[in-house]
Amino acid sequence: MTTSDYVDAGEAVDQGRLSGKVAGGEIAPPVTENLTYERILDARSEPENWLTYYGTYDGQRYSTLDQINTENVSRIGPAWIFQAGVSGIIAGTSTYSFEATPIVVDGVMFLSGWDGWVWALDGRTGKEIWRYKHAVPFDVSLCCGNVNRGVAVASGKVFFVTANAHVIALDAGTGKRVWDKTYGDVRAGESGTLAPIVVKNLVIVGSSGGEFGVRGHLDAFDVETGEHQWRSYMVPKPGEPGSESWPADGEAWARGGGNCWLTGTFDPETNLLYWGTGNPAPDFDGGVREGDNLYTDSIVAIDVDSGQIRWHYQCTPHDVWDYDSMSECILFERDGRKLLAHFDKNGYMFVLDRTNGERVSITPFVDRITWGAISRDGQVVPKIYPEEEGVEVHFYPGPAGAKEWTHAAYSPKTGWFYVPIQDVGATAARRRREFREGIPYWSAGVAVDIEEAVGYLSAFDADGNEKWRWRNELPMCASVLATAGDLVFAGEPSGEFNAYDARTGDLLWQFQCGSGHHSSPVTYAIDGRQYIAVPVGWGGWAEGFLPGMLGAGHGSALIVFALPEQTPSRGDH
Ligand SMILES: O=C(O)c1cc(C(=O)O)c2c(n1)C(=O)C(=O)c1cc(C(=O)O)[nH]c1-2
Repeated sequence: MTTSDYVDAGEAVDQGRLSGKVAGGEIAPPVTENLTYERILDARSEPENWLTYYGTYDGQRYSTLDQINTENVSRIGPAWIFQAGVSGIIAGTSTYSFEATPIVVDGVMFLSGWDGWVWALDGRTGKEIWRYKHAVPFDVSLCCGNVNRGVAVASGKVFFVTANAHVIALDAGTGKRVWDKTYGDVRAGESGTLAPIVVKNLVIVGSSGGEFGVRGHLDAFDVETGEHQWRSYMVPKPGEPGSESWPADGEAWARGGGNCWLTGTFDPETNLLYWGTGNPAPDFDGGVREGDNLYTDSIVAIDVDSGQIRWHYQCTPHDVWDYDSMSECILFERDGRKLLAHFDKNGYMFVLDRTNGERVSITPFVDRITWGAISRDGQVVPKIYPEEEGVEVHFYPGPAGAKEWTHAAYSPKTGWFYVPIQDVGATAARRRREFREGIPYWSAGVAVDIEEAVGYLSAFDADGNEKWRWRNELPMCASVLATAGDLVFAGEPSGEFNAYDARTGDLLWQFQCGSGHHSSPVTYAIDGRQYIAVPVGWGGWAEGFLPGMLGAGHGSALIVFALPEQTPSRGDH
C-alpha cells in the first residue's frame, strides 16, 4: 500500500458529527462566526474563554479568573474526563503523545489529538459534539513524534495542521472540511505539529522536520479561502541577508533546519510575530556548516502582513548541541518598555526589546550549564562540543534543553515568570552522516543522563532573579498556567497535577492523573463556574528524554477540574 492509497480516506471518516441528540439532552452546534480578530486581540477581557493558543497573543498563559484561588484550590476535583485514545492508522506503533492546548469558545472546547483527530466538546460536560479525522499516511516521516499541539478557531472555522504537513480548515459548527492545503514536502521529511494562530485574515503555520535536513519555513494562508499568502524561510539562500553565515559552496543552507515547530506570539502595535526557530541540521556536526547558521536557534520578528523578517536575535550561533530556540517569546512591559522574555534550551533567559531585538539582559536559569557560557554583553563562548568523530563528550543541558517546548507562564499580577525546568545532561559522540533526502540527518549518538536528572518549577522576575523554586526528582516538562487566583498549575512526568501558591511556591493541591504530563493546561468558565483543563498522556519524545520513564503508561485523557457544585441539602429531597 502506498501513501496515495490513503489520500482520500479523510472523506470516509469525515462523517463523524453526532446527531445532536445524546443522552443528557441536545447539544447545540458551536457558533463561532462572531469570533473575530478583534475579539482575539482583546481575549484578556473575556477570561471565560481560551481563544488562542497561549490564551492571549502575548504568550503569557495567564487568566484573570479567580474563582479557584489559594483559599479553595484544595477542594477542586474532576468535573469530567474525555478519553482521546481513539485508534488511528499509525497509532499503536507510533511515538504518540497528547500535547494539545484546548481552545474554548462560548462553552465549546475544540481539541486535537495525534493521528489527525479533532473534536468539539461541550465544555460543561465533555460530551462530544462532532469529531473529524484526517487520514494520515502510515508511512509519513515523523521528525520527532506523532504529536499535535492544538487548533486555532476564528470566523466559524477550526484550523489545524497534520503529520503529513497539511493545514486544514473545518466548519466549526459541523466539523466538515472547508479547505485543505499542503504546506510541506512529506517525502523530504517535513511534517506539522504546532497549533496554528490566526492574526487578521491569516492562518499562520510553521514546519517541523529539523532532524531530516529540511529548510524551515513559516506560511500564511487566507482564513476564508485557504489561498497561500506568504512564505518566510528561516535559512537565507545564497545572496540574501544572512547567507554569509553559511558555507559559500554547496547546499548546506538548503538542508539547514531552522524549523518553526512551535506557535509564535504577536504584538498588534509593532505588527510583528515573534517566532522561535529550531536547530540547524545536521544537529551535532558543525563541520559541514561552518558559520553562525542564521536564522537557526533564533528569535525572529516577522511582519505579519508581508512575512518579511524585520530583526533577529540568535541565541546559540553555530549550534552543535541541538539547542532549538523554538520556545515561546512572552511579551510584557516594564517601565513603559516593550519587552519579550524567552527561556532557551541552552539554559539562558533572554530579555529583548521587542521593537528592535536589542538585548536587555541574559541570565542563566538552570544550575548546570557546561556547553559554554554567554556573557551579559551577549558574547557566546563554546566550551564543550562534539568535534571529533566518535569521541564522547558530556554536556549540560542535554539536547532536550533546560526547558523543553512546554511553556512558561507570566503573571502580570506578580510580575514573575513561572518556568518548567529540566536539569539534565547528556553524552554525545559525533558521527558524520551523508545527506539523503527523507532520511534522518541526525549526526550523533546521544545518551541522556538518567541518574543525575532532576527538575524544578521556578519563579523569576524580569531581571532573571529566582524568587522561589519547587524541586522535583524528575525534570518538569509540561506547560505552566498562571491565574489571578494567585495560583500556578503544572504537571509532573509521574502523573501528578499540581497547584502552587504563585507568591511562595507552596504546593497547595495535587491530583494523580494516571499518566505523565507533557501538554498545556488552560482555564475557562461556563455559567459562572471556573474549570481547569489538562490533557494528560505520556509518550512521544519525552520518553527518549527521560529514559527512566520508558515503559510508563501512555495515557490519553483530558481531565477537567472544578470546585464542587453546591450539594443539595437534606430538605431538598
Ligand atoms: O527541528 C524540528 O523540526 C523539531 C520538531 C519537533 C516537533 O515538531 O515536535 C521537535 C523537535 N524538533 C525537537 O528537537 C524536540 O526536541 C522535540 C520534542 C517534541 C515533543 O513533541 O515532545 N517535538 C520536538
